[in-house]
Amino acid sequence: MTKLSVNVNKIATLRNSRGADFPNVVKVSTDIESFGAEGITIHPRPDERHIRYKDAYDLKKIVTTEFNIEGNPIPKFIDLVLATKPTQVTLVPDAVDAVTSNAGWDTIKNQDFLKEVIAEFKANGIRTSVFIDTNSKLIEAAATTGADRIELYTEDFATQYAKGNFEGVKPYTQSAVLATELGLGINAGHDLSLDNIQYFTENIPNLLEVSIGHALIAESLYLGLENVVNMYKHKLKVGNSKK
Ligand SMILES: CC(=O)[C@@H](O)[C@H](O)COP(=O)(O)O
Ligand SMILES: NCC(=O)COP(=O)(O)O
Repeated sequence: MTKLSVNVNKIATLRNSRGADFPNVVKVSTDIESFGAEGITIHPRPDERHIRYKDAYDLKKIVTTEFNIEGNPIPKFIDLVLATKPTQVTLVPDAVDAVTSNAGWDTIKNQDFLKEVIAEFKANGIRTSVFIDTNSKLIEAAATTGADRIELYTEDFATQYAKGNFEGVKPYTQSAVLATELGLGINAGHDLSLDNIQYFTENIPNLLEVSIGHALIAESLYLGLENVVNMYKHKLKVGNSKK
């Protein structure tokens, strides 16, 4: 069964927008786990614009499911991961100024570097995953880095699916078949949503985990809005009736 790991970056974005501690990332993560999620994902970025490095330490203390930290393995990220020892580290080659992750690794060019950092994480008992595009040569090279898993970068699938091009899943199916042959576990993420997740899952063999943040939080707002607007209306009515 594919595990759902909820990315809580957007909870931190909302928190940071007011400078206080609401919503509280730890409390929300605990609740997300109690609602049934099988993992919590964070992607601290060097400018700490959403998740702060301190959040990683706070979450490590309370996450009881799988804790997945994603990011570019620059020295301070490596130190953070080694200090917090999450269940899994997902290596993502994102530029410091990237708005969001926008490419997978060139596992051929970065083979030696990846081998080195992956060996260090594995020696510390941390499962490793490499964020990657659907390119067979790059997936073959991911296998020789020593990584336990790959995370398929699903933005292109999501874009094609939204346009009604359901064939867009094919390279992902082929990549999953190849990764399985190579002994790699398969994760996936980026722009997965309530619209596309079922179709993606149906078409990807051996899909171990999806990490979902942006759409899941946006969908939660939409699906909760009616309820919350009515709760405010009710409070206003009761407050006025007590004057
Ligand atoms: C690795 C990946 O796919 C990203 O989606 C990411 O983890 C989300 O990062 P942001 O929340 O900073 O866009
Ligand atoms: N690894 C992908 C992730 O954690 C969340 O990506 P998104 O759902 O915010 O696009």
